[in-house]
Amino acid sequence: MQSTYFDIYREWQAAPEEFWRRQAETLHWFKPIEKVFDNAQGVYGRWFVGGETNTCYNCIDRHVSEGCGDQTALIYDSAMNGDKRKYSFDEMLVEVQAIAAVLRNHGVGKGDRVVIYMPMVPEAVFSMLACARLGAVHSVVFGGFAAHELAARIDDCGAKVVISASCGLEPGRVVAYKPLLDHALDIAKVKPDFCLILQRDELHAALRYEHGDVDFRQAVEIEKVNGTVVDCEPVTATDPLYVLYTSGTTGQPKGVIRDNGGHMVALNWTMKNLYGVEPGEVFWAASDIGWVVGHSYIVYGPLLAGNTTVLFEGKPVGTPDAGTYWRIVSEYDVKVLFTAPTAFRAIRRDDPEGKLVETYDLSGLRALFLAGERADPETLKWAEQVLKVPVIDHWWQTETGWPMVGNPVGLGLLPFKPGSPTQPMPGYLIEVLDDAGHPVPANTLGNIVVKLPLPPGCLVSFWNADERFRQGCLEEFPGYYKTADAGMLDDDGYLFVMARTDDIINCAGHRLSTGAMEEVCAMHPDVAECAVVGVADSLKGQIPCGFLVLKNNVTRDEKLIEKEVIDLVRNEIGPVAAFRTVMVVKRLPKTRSGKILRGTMQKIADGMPWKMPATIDDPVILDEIIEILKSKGYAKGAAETAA
Ligand SMILES: CCC(=O)SCCNC(=O)CCNC(=O)[C@H](O)C(C)(C)COP(=O)(O)OP(=O)(O)OC[C@H]1O[C@@H](n2cnc3c(N)ncnc32)[C@H](O)[C@@H]1OP(=O)(O)O
Repeated sequence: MQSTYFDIYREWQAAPEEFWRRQAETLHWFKPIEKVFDNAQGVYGRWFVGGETNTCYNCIDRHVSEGCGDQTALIYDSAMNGDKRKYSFDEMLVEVQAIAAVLRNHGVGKGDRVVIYMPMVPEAVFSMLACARLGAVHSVVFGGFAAHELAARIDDCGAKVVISASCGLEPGRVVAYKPLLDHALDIAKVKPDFCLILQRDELHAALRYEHGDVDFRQAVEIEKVNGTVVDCEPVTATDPLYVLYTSGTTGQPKGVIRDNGGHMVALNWTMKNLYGVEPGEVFWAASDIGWVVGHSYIVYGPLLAGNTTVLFEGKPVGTPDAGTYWRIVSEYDVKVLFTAPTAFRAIRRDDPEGKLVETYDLSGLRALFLAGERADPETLKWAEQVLKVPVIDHWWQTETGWPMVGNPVGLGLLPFKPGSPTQPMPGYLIEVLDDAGHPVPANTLGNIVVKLPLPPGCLVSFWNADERFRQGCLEEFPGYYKTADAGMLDDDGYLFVMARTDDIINCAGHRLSTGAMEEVCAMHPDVAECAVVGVADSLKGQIPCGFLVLKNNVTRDEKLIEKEVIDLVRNEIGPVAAFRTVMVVKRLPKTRSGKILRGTMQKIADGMPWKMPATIDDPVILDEIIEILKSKGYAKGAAETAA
């Protein structure tokens, strides 16, 4: 009889190391593991100590050596320019070795950091794998970030190389990447040795050969013609595979470190057990390689498990219509689709009755997984109605790298509860604690934490910042990892995730720091002080909303200043910040100790019930805020609900 979720979870709980040792045995190791978990190493311990492996080997060479070389590994489909390509594992091996050869020729080796700032093209995936092949550490930067954010990442990881492209393709515009990269390199303190630039047909970039630019295609083609072989470099399980930066509570992003061994073992487990896909089947994560979903479920997870992965360049709507996702699912016989709720809200807005769904054969699709932001029940219900497959919300973070809580298709679906991503996956013991660190009773709101040690595949630390990791994630609740999400567990152990406990907002599935936006707003010469809060948005879930207090002597047009601040955020952080709502106010509401009442402002803006904080310095300021919010279409009903 097949094991159920409860059997597997109990099995893990009874003998966690034995459980993970068995999972590790399904992958290839150059040197066996000496100790499954060593709590004396790293910040909270390390997995698979002494073992030597290579993630690229396990993603490609292993399948080739097992006779699956001609199976399709990657399907590329660009709804932006119509480009469609398929690569088998054999072909992928050629591409990856050629890029690895170019990197190696330029002195890149084990432990060197390579920043990848690329659009959704196969060469981006191959570049990630080429780094893994050499034991180099990649750091992918999302294309929607501007030069300043790119420079911060180049500096923080100490990049030896940047791999980029001439442009990205967004609806209605070609985004020139090269000027952004050049500007980033001009302001970065760290100067990489060279940049490998992929020229795309839509826009050719002017290469700065004197600064070490190398034409990607030309260099790679030479290695392909020469048939250069680059063997996989054995790395220890604990060596870093990648650094992925995520928003922190300040403008300085946190570099999440993922190791080689734990990462591949955990992701490989999820493909069959959680997502329910078998080797050879097509899995599509409609996200971007710049996010953790892209790392885990466009690149590494499916390839490790021998699935065919889909790399899609386009949007859920407008490229050309709300049927694009269904075209991809039917054209490539996608078995499981993973995307963010925002994508479905956009599709539903454009095709409310799901008419376009009916024009495609979606009979192969078995499940839809949603993550990245709260899945509102309305969207979930709609997706279920039109797709007629289970729609599964699941919950995880950039830090964890793979789902903490979900409903495991491969182990037999558990009953659904609306609003809950269901049960913890093996490896995660989830608890809810009050602010003093005591467990709260079932159905009581509190801080969601994970008992240490974190399972394989989770972050091992922040890049060059162990202390920041300890302080930010481990110190507040000793013995636990703090998720910074608030929620509750019900009597059946189902988790309900309600809100963030810090200043991170989730806009269209993108995790953004309002603190970072405030830092940029404050750079404007006319701004004395400011606050940015996330307000509810029917499409993107949340959008940032900025409140600006101008300096006393400023007489310039307020509208002009608002526009300048919007442009500043777009130029400093990038379009991904979706920073479009900003208002000049006379004063900001504060406590007597000077803390800005952001939470109260957010509740008022969203028209939620709110209470006058007992510690407020001047209650009249909230009336001023309500007035201006109302004039902009927010705070509907706010005054009526005031207590
Ligand atoms: C579970 C662990 C995690 O949470 S990992 C994170 C998971 N999140 C995701 O997968 C993200 C899901 N969201 C999306 O894929 C997109 O938001 C979707 C739904 C496709 C909508 O895209 P779009 O219409 O572009 O809206 P947006 O809010 O993402 O974009 C805002 C502005 O940024 C731009 N942008 C976006 N991507 C890029 C890019 N790669 N290069 C350059 N620019 C980019 C967009 O064009 C947009 O610009 P504009 O403001 O319209 O001028």
